[in-house]
Amino acid sequence: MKNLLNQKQMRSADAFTIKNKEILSVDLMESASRAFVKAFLQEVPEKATSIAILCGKGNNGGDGLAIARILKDSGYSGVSVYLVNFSAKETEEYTINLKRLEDLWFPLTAVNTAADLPDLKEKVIIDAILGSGLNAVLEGPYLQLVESVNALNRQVIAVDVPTGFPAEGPLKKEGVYLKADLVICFQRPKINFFFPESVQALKRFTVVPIGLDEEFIQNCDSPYRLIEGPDLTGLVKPRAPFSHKGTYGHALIVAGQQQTMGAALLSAHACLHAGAGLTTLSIPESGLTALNTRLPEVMYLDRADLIPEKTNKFSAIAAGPGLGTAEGSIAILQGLLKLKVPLILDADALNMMGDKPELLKQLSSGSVLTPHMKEFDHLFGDHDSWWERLETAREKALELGCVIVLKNQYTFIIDLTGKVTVNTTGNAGMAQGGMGDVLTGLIASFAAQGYTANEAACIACYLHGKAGDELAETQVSISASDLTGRVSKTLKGLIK
Ligand SMILES: NC(=O)C1=CN([C@@H]2O[C@H](COP(=O)(O)OP(=O)(O)OC[C@H]3O[C@@H](n4cnc5c(N)ncnc54)[C@H](O)[C@@H]3O)[C@@H](O)[C@H]2O)[C@@H](O)CC1
Ligand SMILES: [K+]
Repeated sequence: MKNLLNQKQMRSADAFTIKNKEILSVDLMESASRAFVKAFLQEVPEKATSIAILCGKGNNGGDGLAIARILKDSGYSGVSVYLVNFSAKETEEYTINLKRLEDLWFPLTAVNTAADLPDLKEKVIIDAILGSGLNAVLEGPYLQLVESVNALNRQVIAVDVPTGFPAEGPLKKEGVYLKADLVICFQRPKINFFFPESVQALKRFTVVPIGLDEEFIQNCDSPYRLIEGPDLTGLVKPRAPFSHKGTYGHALIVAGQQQTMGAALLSAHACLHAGAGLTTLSIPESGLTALNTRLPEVMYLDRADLIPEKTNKFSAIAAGPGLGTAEGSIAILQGLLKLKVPLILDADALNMMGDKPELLKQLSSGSVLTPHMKEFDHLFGDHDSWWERLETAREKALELGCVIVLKNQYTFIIDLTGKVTVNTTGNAGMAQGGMGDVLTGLIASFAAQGYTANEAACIACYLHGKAGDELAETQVSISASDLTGRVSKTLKGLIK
Protein backbone atom coordinates (compact mmCIF):
# COMPACT_ATOMS: atom_id res chain seq x y z
CA MET A 1 0.00 0.00 0.00
CA LYS A 2 1.22 3.47 -0.79
CA ASN A 3 2.22 5.48 2.27
CA LEU A 4 0.77 9.00 2.46
CA LEU A 5 3.24 11.51 3.88
CA ASN A 6 2.87 14.75 5.74
CA GLN A 7 4.75 17.77 4.43
CA LYS A 8 7.68 17.37 6.78
CA GLN A 9 8.16 13.81 5.57
CA MET A 10 7.70 14.94 1.96
CA ARG A 11 10.51 17.46 2.41
CA SER A 12 12.70 14.70 3.84
CA ALA A 13 11.87 12.56 0.81
CA ASP A 14 12.94 15.47 -1.44
CA ALA A 15 16.18 15.88 0.49
CA PHE A 16 16.90 12.15 0.54
CA THR A 17 16.28 11.83 -3.20
CA ILE A 18 18.53 14.79 -3.97
CA LYS A 19 21.33 13.33 -1.82
CA ASN A 20 20.92 9.69 -2.71
CA LYS A 21 20.23 9.92 -6.41
CA GLU A 22 22.83 12.68 -6.67
CA ILE A 23 20.51 15.00 -8.52
CA LEU A 24 20.26 18.74 -8.04
CA SER A 25 17.20 20.24 -6.42
CA VAL A 26 16.62 22.29 -9.57
CA ASP A 27 16.66 19.09 -11.63
CA LEU A 28 14.04 17.58 -9.34
CA MET A 29 12.00 20.72 -9.97
CA GLU A 30 12.47 20.18 -13.69
CA SER A 31 11.28 16.60 -13.36
CA ALA A 32 8.23 17.73 -11.36
CA SER A 33 7.44 20.42 -13.91
CA ARG A 34 7.71 17.96 -16.80
CA ALA A 35 5.39 15.58 -14.99
CA PHE A 36 2.95 18.45 -14.47
CA VAL A 37 3.00 19.38 -18.15
CA LYS A 38 2.43 15.76 -19.20
CA ALA A 39 -0.76 15.67 -17.12
CA PHE A 40 -1.72 19.20 -18.21
CA LEU A 41 -1.56 18.09 -21.86
CA GLN A 42 -4.33 15.58 -21.20
CA GLU A 43 -6.45 18.25 -19.62
CA VAL A 44 -5.85 21.15 -22.01
CA PRO A 45 -4.79 19.56 -25.30
CA GLU A 46 -5.53 22.64 -27.44
CA LYS A 47 -2.12 24.28 -27.91
CA ALA A 48 -3.55 27.70 -28.79
CA THR A 49 -5.26 28.01 -25.37
CA SER A 50 -4.26 31.20 -23.57
CA ILE A 51 -2.69 30.35 -20.21
CA ALA A 52 -1.75 32.60 -17.28
CA ILE A 53 0.77 31.19 -14.82
CA LEU A 54 0.83 32.93 -11.44
CA CYS A 55 4.16 32.29 -9.72
CA GLY A 56 5.06 33.00 -6.09
CA LYS A 57 8.71 33.20 -5.03
CA GLY A 58 9.11 29.82 -3.38
CA ASN A 59 9.65 26.48 -5.07
CA ASN A 60 6.00 26.26 -6.09
CA GLY A 61 6.60 29.46 -8.05
CA GLY A 62 9.85 27.93 -9.33
CA ASP A 63 7.78 25.05 -10.68
CA GLY A 64 5.47 27.58 -12.35
CA LEU A 65 8.42 29.22 -14.12
CA ALA A 66 9.77 25.88 -15.33
CA ILE A 67 6.27 24.86 -16.44
CA ALA A 68 5.99 28.06 -18.52
CA ARG A 69 9.19 27.18 -20.38
CA ILE A 70 8.23 23.52 -20.89
CA LEU A 71 4.72 24.44 -22.09
CA LYS A 72 6.23 26.81 -24.64
CA ASP A 73 8.68 24.09 -25.76
CA SER A 74 5.69 21.74 -26.11
CA GLY A 75 4.02 24.11 -28.56
CA TYR A 76 1.69 26.16 -26.35
CA SER A 77 1.68 29.59 -27.92
CA GLY A 78 -0.30 31.72 -25.46
CA VAL A 79 1.57 31.37 -22.16
CA SER A 80 1.92 34.47 -19.94
CA VAL A 81 3.77 34.55 -16.62
CA TYR A 82 2.83 36.77 -13.68
CA LEU A 83 5.45 37.15 -10.95
CA VAL A 84 3.75 37.45 -7.57
CA ASN A 85 6.39 39.41 -5.68
CA PHE A 86 4.82 39.55 -2.23
CA SER A 87 7.70 38.02 -0.37
CA ALA A 88 11.19 39.49 -0.15
CA LYS A 89 13.05 36.19 -0.38
CA GLU A 90 13.16 33.84 -3.32
CA THR A 91 14.50 30.29 -3.44
CA GLU A 92 17.61 29.37 -5.41
CA GLU A 93 15.61 27.12 -7.73
CA TYR A 94 13.19 29.96 -8.39
CA THR A 95 16.06 32.30 -9.26
CA ILE A 96 17.59 29.77 -11.68
CA ASN A 97 14.27 29.22 -13.44
CA LEU A 98 13.55 32.93 -13.63
CA LYS A 99 16.93 33.45 -15.28
CA ARG A 100 16.16 30.68 -17.77
CA LEU A 101 12.95 32.48 -18.77
CA GLU A 102 14.65 35.87 -18.97
CA ASP A 103 17.28 34.36 -21.25
CA LEU A 104 14.45 33.32 -23.57
CA TRP A 105 13.03 36.88 -23.52
CA PHE A 106 9.87 35.40 -22.09
CA PRO A 107 7.36 38.20 -21.31
CA LEU A 108 7.00 38.52 -17.53
CA THR A 109 4.53 40.71 -15.66
CA ALA A 110 5.33 41.77 -12.11
CA VAL A 111 2.53 41.75 -9.54
CA ASN A 112 3.95 43.64 -6.56
CA THR A 113 0.65 44.28 -4.78
CA ALA A 114 -2.72 42.56 -5.11
CA ALA A 115 -3.99 45.69 -6.86
CA ASP A 116 -1.33 45.19 -9.57
CA LEU A 117 -3.01 42.07 -10.89
CA PRO A 118 -4.05 43.01 -14.40
CA ASP A 119 -7.43 42.09 -15.80
CA LEU A 120 -6.53 38.53 -16.73
CA LYS A 121 -7.95 37.53 -20.09
CA GLU A 122 -6.43 34.05 -20.26
CA LYS A 123 -8.73 31.06 -20.47
CA VAL A 124 -6.74 28.85 -18.12
CA ILE A 125 -4.91 29.88 -14.96
CA ILE A 126 -2.09 27.81 -13.52
CA ASP A 127 -1.76 28.38 -9.79
CA ALA A 128 1.89 28.30 -8.74
CA ILE A 129 1.62 31.03 -6.10
CA LEU A 130 2.12 28.95 -2.96
CA GLY A 131 2.50 25.22 -2.54
CA SER A 132 3.21 22.97 0.38
CA GLY A 133 5.47 25.59 2.01
CA LEU A 134 2.41 27.32 3.43
CA ASN A 135 2.70 27.74 7.17
CA ALA A 136 -0.40 29.75 8.15
CA VAL A 137 -3.74 30.90 6.82
CA LEU A 138 -3.59 33.38 3.98
CA GLU A 139 -3.76 37.05 4.81
CA GLY A 140 -2.81 40.44 3.39
CA PRO A 141 -1.99 40.63 -0.32
CA TYR A 142 -2.08 36.82 -0.81
CA LEU A 143 -5.63 36.72 0.50
CA GLN A 144 -6.69 39.64 -1.74
CA LEU A 145 -5.03 38.07 -4.77
CA VAL A 146 -6.66 34.70 -4.19
CA GLU A 147 -10.06 36.33 -3.76
CA SER A 148 -9.71 38.26 -7.01
CA VAL A 149 -8.55 35.18 -8.92
CA ASN A 150 -11.50 33.19 -7.53
CA ALA A 151 -13.86 35.93 -8.68
CA LEU A 152 -12.69 35.42 -12.28
CA ASN A 153 -14.29 31.98 -12.43
CA ARG A 154 -11.71 30.63 -14.88
CA GLN A 155 -10.48 27.10 -15.31
CA VAL A 156 -7.75 26.82 -12.66
CA ILE A 157 -5.16 24.08 -12.51
CA ALA A 158 -3.03 24.13 -9.38
CA VAL A 159 0.55 22.99 -9.06
CA ASP A 160 0.88 20.45 -6.23
CA VAL A 161 -1.75 22.07 -3.99
CA PRO A 162 -4.13 25.05 -4.36
CA THR A 163 -2.69 28.22 -2.87
CA GLY A 164 -3.68 28.58 0.77
CA PHE A 165 -4.83 24.98 1.18
CA PRO A 166 -3.00 23.18 3.99
CA ALA A 167 -1.77 19.72 3.07
CA GLU A 168 -2.70 18.33 6.47
CA GLY A 169 -4.33 19.39 9.75
CA PRO A 170 -7.87 20.60 10.53
CA LEU A 171 -9.47 22.58 7.71
CA LYS A 172 -11.02 25.72 9.10
CA LYS A 173 -14.51 26.66 7.92
CA GLU A 174 -13.40 30.25 7.34
CA GLY A 175 -10.30 29.24 5.32
CA VAL A 176 -9.85 30.94 1.94
CA TYR A 177 -8.19 28.92 -0.78
CA LEU A 178 -7.61 29.38 -4.46
CA LYS A 179 -10.35 27.30 -6.06
CA ALA A 180 -8.88 24.81 -8.48
CA ASP A 181 -10.74 22.66 -10.98
CA LEU A 182 -7.83 20.26 -10.91
CA VAL A 183 -4.73 19.84 -8.79
CA ILE A 184 -1.79 18.10 -10.39
CA CYS A 185 -0.05 16.88 -7.29
CA PHE A 186 3.49 15.57 -6.92
CA GLN A 187 4.24 11.93 -6.01
CA ARG A 188 1.53 11.50 -3.38
CA PRO A 189 -1.86 13.14 -2.73
CA LYS A 190 -2.07 15.41 0.30
CA ILE A 191 -3.94 13.88 3.22
CA ASN A 192 -6.42 16.78 3.28
CA PHE A 193 -7.56 16.01 -0.29
CA PHE A 194 -9.52 13.08 1.12
CA PHE A 195 -11.76 15.12 3.41
CA PRO A 196 -15.11 16.54 2.23
CA GLU A 197 -14.02 20.08 3.23
CA SER A 198 -11.51 20.00 0.37
CA VAL A 199 -14.35 20.83 -2.06
CA GLN A 200 -13.78 24.45 -1.01
CA ALA A 201 -10.42 24.29 -2.79
CA LEU A 202 -10.50 21.57 -5.44
CA LYS A 203 -12.85 19.59 -7.61
CA ARG A 204 -10.40 16.84 -8.55
CA PHE A 205 -6.78 15.86 -8.18
CA THR A 206 -4.40 13.69 -10.08
CA VAL A 207 -1.04 12.49 -8.84
CA VAL A 208 2.10 12.41 -10.97
CA PRO A 209 5.37 10.70 -10.05
CA ILE A 210 8.35 13.08 -10.06
CA GLY A 211 11.14 10.63 -9.27
CA LEU A 212 11.26 10.82 -5.46
CA ASP A 213 12.79 7.79 -3.76
CA GLU A 214 9.93 5.33 -3.32
CA GLU A 215 11.80 3.11 -0.89
CA PHE A 216 12.36 6.09 1.40
CA ILE A 217 8.69 7.09 1.14
CA GLN A 218 7.47 3.57 1.88
CA ASN A 219 9.76 3.33 4.89
CA CYS A 220 8.49 6.56 6.44
CA ASP A 221 6.49 5.99 9.59
CA SER A 222 3.09 7.22 8.47
CA PRO A 223 -0.31 6.37 9.91
CA TYR A 224 -1.96 6.87 6.48
CA ARG A 225 -1.86 4.73 3.37
CA LEU A 226 -3.84 4.19 0.22
CA ILE A 227 -5.35 0.91 -0.88
CA GLU A 228 -5.12 0.08 -4.56
CA GLY A 229 -6.04 -2.93 -6.68
CA PRO A 230 -2.57 -4.51 -6.71
CA ASP A 231 -2.56 -4.48 -2.88
CA LEU A 232 -5.42 -6.98 -2.95
CA THR A 233 -3.90 -9.26 -5.55
CA GLY A 234 -2.27 -11.93 -3.48
CA LEU A 235 -4.33 -11.09 -0.41
CA VAL A 236 -7.62 -12.29 -1.92
CA LYS A 237 -7.34 -16.05 -2.20
CA PRO A 238 -8.70 -18.02 -5.14
CA ARG A 239 -11.15 -20.89 -4.50
CA ALA A 240 -9.04 -23.94 -3.70
CA PRO A 241 -9.28 -27.40 -5.28
CA PHE A 242 -11.20 -29.94 -3.17
CA SER A 243 -12.72 -27.12 -1.14
CA HIS A 244 -16.34 -27.23 -0.05
CA LYS A 245 -18.86 -24.83 1.47
CA GLY A 246 -17.33 -25.35 4.90
CA THR A 247 -14.01 -23.99 3.64
CA TYR A 248 -15.51 -20.55 3.10
CA GLY A 249 -17.08 -19.93 6.47
CA HIS A 250 -20.57 -19.37 7.75
CA ALA A 251 -21.80 -15.81 8.20
CA LEU A 252 -24.74 -14.74 10.34
CA ILE A 253 -26.47 -11.44 9.71
CA VAL A 254 -28.89 -10.13 12.31
CA ALA A 255 -30.96 -7.46 10.60
CA GLY A 256 -34.39 -6.22 9.55
CA GLN A 257 -37.77 -5.54 11.03
CA GLN A 258 -41.14 -6.05 9.39
CA GLN A 259 -40.89 -2.66 7.64
CA THR A 260 -37.17 -2.84 6.87
CA MET A 261 -36.72 -6.40 5.64
CA GLY A 262 -35.12 -5.05 2.47
CA ALA A 263 -32.02 -3.97 4.39
CA ALA A 264 -31.60 -7.49 5.78
CA LEU A 265 -32.09 -9.10 2.37
CA LEU A 266 -29.62 -6.73 0.70
CA SER A 267 -26.97 -7.50 3.30
CA ALA A 268 -27.40 -11.26 3.08
CA HIS A 269 -27.48 -11.13 -0.73
CA ALA A 270 -24.12 -9.30 -0.76
CA CYS A 271 -22.65 -11.73 1.74
CA LEU A 272 -23.61 -14.60 -0.54
CA HIS A 273 -22.18 -13.02 -3.67
CA ALA A 274 -18.84 -12.24 -2.00
CA GLY A 275 -18.32 -15.94 -1.50
CA ALA A 276 -19.21 -16.97 2.07
CA GLY A 277 -19.70 -20.76 2.15
CA LEU A 278 -22.97 -20.36 4.04
CA THR A 279 -25.06 -17.34 4.91
CA THR A 280 -27.71 -17.27 7.59
CA LEU A 281 -30.08 -14.39 8.22
CA SER A 282 -31.78 -13.73 11.52
CA ILE A 283 -34.92 -11.70 10.82
CA PRO A 284 -38.40 -11.53 12.38
CA GLU A 285 -40.58 -14.46 11.35
CA SER A 286 -42.71 -12.10 9.30
CA GLY A 287 -39.88 -11.90 6.77
CA LEU A 288 -39.62 -15.63 6.10
CA THR A 289 -41.68 -15.63 2.91
CA ALA A 290 -39.60 -12.79 1.51
CA LEU A 291 -36.40 -14.60 2.44
CA ASN A 292 -37.42 -17.92 0.95
CA THR A 293 -38.60 -16.39 -2.28
CA ARG A 294 -35.86 -13.78 -2.77
CA LEU A 295 -32.81 -15.57 -1.39
CA PRO A 296 -33.32 -19.34 -1.42
CA GLU A 297 -29.59 -19.93 -0.75
CA VAL A 298 -29.75 -18.07 2.56
CA MET A 299 -30.73 -19.90 5.76
CA TYR A 300 -32.82 -18.60 8.64
CA LEU A 301 -32.16 -18.31 12.37
CA ASP A 302 -34.92 -17.44 14.78
CA ARG A 303 -34.30 -14.36 16.91
CA ALA A 304 -34.83 -16.51 20.00
CA ASP A 305 -31.82 -18.60 18.94
CA LEU A 306 -29.23 -15.83 19.24
CA ILE A 307 -27.63 -17.70 22.13
CA PRO A 308 -24.13 -19.17 22.49
CA GLU A 309 -25.15 -22.81 21.78
CA LYS A 310 -26.83 -21.83 18.51
CA THR A 311 -24.35 -19.21 17.32
CA ASN A 312 -20.96 -20.77 18.00
CA LYS A 313 -20.91 -22.33 14.53
CA PHE A 314 -20.77 -18.94 12.83
CA SER A 315 -17.39 -17.67 11.71
CA ALA A 316 -18.64 -14.06 11.54
CA ILE A 317 -21.64 -12.22 12.94
CA ALA A 318 -22.90 -8.91 11.59
CA ALA A 319 -25.79 -6.86 12.95
CA GLY A 320 -27.59 -3.62 12.35
CA PRO A 321 -29.11 -3.02 8.91
CA GLY A 322 -32.80 -2.20 9.42
CA LEU A 323 -32.65 -3.63 12.93
CA GLY A 324 -34.45 -0.70 14.57
CA THR A 325 -33.64 0.90 17.90
CA ALA A 326 -36.68 0.00 20.02
CA GLU A 327 -36.53 -2.08 23.23
CA GLY A 328 -36.61 -5.44 21.41
CA SER A 329 -33.70 -4.40 19.20
CA ILE A 330 -31.67 -3.23 22.19
CA ALA A 331 -32.21 -6.63 23.79
CA ILE A 332 -30.96 -8.32 20.60
CA LEU A 333 -27.82 -6.16 20.56
CA GLN A 334 -27.18 -6.77 24.25
CA GLY A 335 -27.58 -10.49 23.64
CA LEU A 336 -25.08 -10.41 20.79
CA LEU A 337 -22.55 -8.50 22.90
CA LYS A 338 -22.88 -11.19 25.58
CA LEU A 339 -21.72 -13.82 23.06
CA LYS A 340 -18.22 -12.31 23.55
CA VAL A 341 -17.26 -12.73 19.91
CA PRO A 342 -16.18 -10.05 17.45
CA LEU A 343 -19.16 -8.40 15.75
CA ILE A 344 -19.59 -6.34 12.61
CA LEU A 345 -21.92 -3.50 13.57
CA ASP A 346 -23.66 -1.09 11.26
CA ALA A 347 -26.61 1.29 11.07
CA ASP A 348 -29.11 0.80 13.91
CA ALA A 349 -26.63 -1.24 15.94
CA LEU A 350 -24.42 1.85 15.94
CA ASN A 351 -27.35 4.15 16.69
CA MET A 352 -28.20 2.05 19.74
CA MET A 353 -24.59 2.20 20.87
CA GLY A 354 -24.66 5.97 20.45
CA ASP A 355 -27.76 6.09 22.65
CA LYS A 356 -26.15 3.79 25.22
CA PRO A 357 -22.38 4.41 25.11
CA GLU A 358 -21.81 1.92 27.94
CA LEU A 359 -22.47 -0.84 25.36
CA LEU A 360 -19.27 0.14 23.55
CA LYS A 361 -17.26 -1.18 26.49
CA GLN A 362 -18.76 -4.64 25.94
CA LEU A 363 -17.45 -4.90 22.38
CA SER A 364 -15.13 -7.82 21.82
CA SER A 365 -11.73 -7.04 20.40
CA GLY A 366 -11.54 -7.49 16.63
CA SER A 367 -15.05 -6.11 16.07
CA VAL A 368 -15.79 -3.83 13.12
CA LEU A 369 -17.85 -0.62 13.34
CA THR A 370 -19.00 0.92 10.05
CA PRO A 371 -20.38 4.40 10.82
CA HIS A 372 -21.01 7.22 8.40
CA MET A 373 -20.34 10.73 9.71
CA LYS A 374 -23.61 11.15 11.63
CA GLU A 375 -23.40 7.71 13.22
CA PHE A 376 -19.77 8.35 14.13
CA ASP A 377 -20.51 11.66 15.84
CA HIS A 378 -23.47 10.11 17.63
CA LEU A 379 -21.08 7.46 18.96
CA PHE A 380 -18.08 9.61 19.81
CA GLY A 381 -19.24 13.24 19.96
CA ASP A 382 -19.46 16.13 17.49
CA HIS A 383 -16.44 17.18 15.46
CA ASP A 384 -15.68 20.49 13.77
CA SER A 385 -13.52 18.98 11.06
CA TRP A 386 -12.90 15.66 9.36
CA TRP A 387 -9.27 15.78 10.41
CA GLU A 388 -10.36 15.80 14.06
CA ARG A 389 -12.97 13.12 13.37
CA LEU A 390 -10.30 10.87 11.91
CA GLU A 391 -8.00 11.54 14.87
CA THR A 392 -10.82 10.47 17.22
CA ALA A 393 -11.41 7.38 15.09
CA ARG A 394 -7.73 6.45 15.43
CA GLU A 395 -7.86 6.87 19.22
CA LYS A 396 -11.12 4.91 19.53
CA ALA A 397 -9.97 2.05 17.29
CA LEU A 398 -6.94 1.66 19.53
CA GLU A 399 -8.88 2.04 22.77
CA LEU A 400 -11.66 -0.38 21.78
CA GLY A 401 -9.39 -2.77 19.87
CA CYS A 402 -11.72 -2.65 16.89
CA VAL A 403 -11.66 -1.69 13.25
CA ILE A 404 -13.58 1.47 12.36
CA VAL A 405 -14.81 1.94 8.81
CA LEU A 406 -15.57 5.65 8.60
CA LYS A 407 -17.67 5.98 5.46
CA ASN A 408 -17.66 8.87 3.03
CA GLN A 409 -16.71 9.52 -0.58
CA TYR A 410 -13.29 8.29 0.49
CA THR A 411 -13.72 5.71 3.20
CA PHE A 412 -11.19 5.51 6.02
CA ILE A 413 -10.51 2.05 7.44
CA ILE A 414 -8.80 2.37 10.81
CA ASP A 415 -7.16 -0.77 12.12
CA LEU A 416 -6.67 -1.94 15.69
CA THR A 417 -3.41 -0.03 15.96
CA GLY A 418 -4.90 3.27 14.77
CA LYS A 419 -3.44 3.09 11.24
CA VAL A 420 -5.63 4.49 8.49
CA THR A 421 -6.19 2.93 5.07
CA VAL A 422 -7.88 5.26 2.61
CA ASN A 423 -10.10 3.72 -0.05
CA THR A 424 -10.56 5.73 -3.22
CA THR A 425 -12.89 3.48 -5.22
CA GLY A 426 -16.56 4.40 -5.56
CA ASN A 427 -18.53 7.11 -7.32
CA ALA A 428 -21.57 9.36 -7.01
CA GLY A 429 -23.71 6.89 -8.98
CA MET A 430 -23.65 4.75 -5.85
CA ALA A 431 -25.37 7.40 -3.75
CA GLN A 432 -28.50 5.28 -3.18
CA GLY A 433 -30.17 3.64 -0.23
CA GLY A 434 -29.03 0.13 0.58
CA MET A 435 -25.35 0.63 -0.33
CA GLY A 436 -24.33 0.52 3.33
CA ASP A 437 -26.29 -2.69 3.87
CA VAL A 438 -24.40 -4.24 0.97
CA LEU A 439 -21.06 -3.16 2.44
CA THR A 440 -21.92 -4.76 5.78
CA GLY A 441 -22.77 -8.01 3.98
CA LEU A 442 -19.45 -7.92 2.13
CA ILE A 443 -17.44 -7.38 5.32
CA ALA A 444 -19.32 -10.22 7.02
CA SER A 445 -18.60 -12.46 4.04
CA PHE A 446 -14.86 -11.87 4.06
CA ALA A 447 -14.64 -12.10 7.85
CA ALA A 448 -16.48 -15.44 7.64
CA GLN A 449 -14.00 -16.63 5.02
CA GLY A 450 -11.16 -16.19 7.49
CA TYR A 451 -9.72 -12.80 6.69
CA THR A 452 -8.81 -10.61 9.67
CA ALA A 453 -11.21 -7.83 10.61
CA ASN A 454 -8.99 -5.22 8.94
CA GLU A 455 -8.42 -7.31 5.81
CA ALA A 456 -12.14 -8.02 5.51
CA ALA A 457 -12.94 -4.31 5.83
CA CYS A 458 -10.27 -3.28 3.31
CA ILE A 459 -11.24 -5.92 0.73
CA ALA A 460 -14.95 -5.16 1.15
CA CYS A 461 -14.57 -1.37 0.85
CA TYR A 462 -12.31 -1.61 -2.19
CA LEU A 463 -14.51 -4.19 -3.89
CA HIS A 464 -17.72 -2.27 -3.13
CA GLY A 465 -16.39 0.89 -4.78
CA LYS A 466 -14.63 -0.90 -7.61
CA ALA A 467 -17.76 -2.83 -8.62
CA GLY A 468 -19.59 0.51 -8.56
CA ASP A 469 -16.89 2.12 -10.73
CA GLU A 470 -17.13 -0.67 -13.27
CA LEU A 471 -20.91 -0.32 -13.44
CA ALA A 472 -20.63 3.48 -13.71
CA GLU A 473 -18.92 3.02 -17.06
CA THR A 474 -22.32 2.21 -18.55
CA GLN A 475 -24.82 3.38 -15.89
CA VAL A 476 -25.73 6.74 -14.39
CA SER A 477 -26.97 5.38 -11.10
CA ILE A 478 -26.32 2.06 -9.43
CA SER A 479 -28.77 0.28 -7.20
CA ALA A 480 -27.61 -1.80 -4.25
CA SER A 481 -28.84 -4.94 -6.02
CA ASP A 482 -26.98 -4.00 -9.23
CA LEU A 483 -23.84 -3.65 -7.17
CA THR A 484 -24.25 -7.01 -5.49
CA GLY A 485 -24.79 -8.61 -8.88
CA ARG A 486 -21.40 -7.31 -9.94
CA VAL A 487 -19.14 -8.04 -6.95
CA SER A 488 -18.22 -11.61 -7.81
CA LYS A 489 -17.06 -10.58 -11.28
CA THR A 490 -15.05 -7.68 -9.85
CA LEU A 491 -13.57 -9.97 -7.24
CA LYS A 492 -12.43 -12.35 -9.95
CA GLY A 493 -10.48 -9.47 -11.47
CA LEU A 494 -8.62 -8.97 -8.19
CA ILE A 495 -7.42 -12.55 -7.84
CA LYS A 496 -4.02 -13.40 -9.29
N1 LIG B 1 12.94 19.78 -4.06
C1 LIG B 1 11.80 20.29 -3.68
O1 LIG B 1 11.67 20.76 -2.55
C2 LIG B 1 10.67 20.27 -4.58
C3 LIG B 1 9.62 21.17 -4.37
N2 LIG B 1 8.64 21.28 -5.23
C4 LIG B 1 7.66 22.37 -5.11
O2 LIG B 1 7.95 23.15 -4.02
C5 LIG B 1 6.79 23.46 -3.29
C6 LIG B 1 7.18 23.77 -1.90
O3 LIG B 1 8.07 24.86 -2.02
P1 LIG B 1 8.50 25.80 -0.82
O4 LIG B 1 8.78 24.98 0.36
O5 LIG B 1 9.55 26.69 -1.34
O6 LIG B 1 7.19 26.57 -0.49
P2 LIG B 1 6.12 27.39 -1.35
O7 LIG B 1 6.57 27.69 -2.70
O8 LIG B 1 4.87 26.65 -1.18
O9 LIG B 1 5.99 28.73 -0.52
C7 LIG B 1 7.08 29.26 0.16
C8 LIG B 1 6.91 30.74 0.40
O10 LIG B 1 5.68 31.03 0.96
C9 LIG B 1 5.82 31.79 2.15
N3 LIG B 1 4.65 31.48 2.97
C10 LIG B 1 4.41 30.36 3.66
N4 LIG B 1 3.20 30.41 4.26
C11 LIG B 1 2.67 31.61 3.93
C12 LIG B 1 1.45 32.27 4.24
N5 LIG B 1 0.53 31.72 5.01
N6 LIG B 1 1.23 33.49 3.72
C13 LIG B 1 2.15 34.05 2.97
N7 LIG B 1 3.33 33.50 2.63
C14 LIG B 1 3.59 32.29 3.11
C15 LIG B 1 7.15 31.38 2.68
O11 LIG B 1 7.66 32.35 3.55
C16 LIG B 1 7.94 31.24 1.39
O12 LIG B 1 8.39 32.49 0.92
C17 LIG B 1 5.92 22.26 -3.49
O13 LIG B 1 4.56 22.53 -3.28
C18 LIG B 1 6.22 21.93 -4.93
O14 LIG B 1 5.40 22.70 -5.77
C19 LIG B 1 8.74 20.61 -6.50
O15 LIG B 1 9.48 21.44 -7.32
C20 LIG B 1 9.40 19.28 -6.38
C21 LIG B 1 10.70 19.37 -5.75
K1 LIG C 1 -0.15 26.16 -5.94
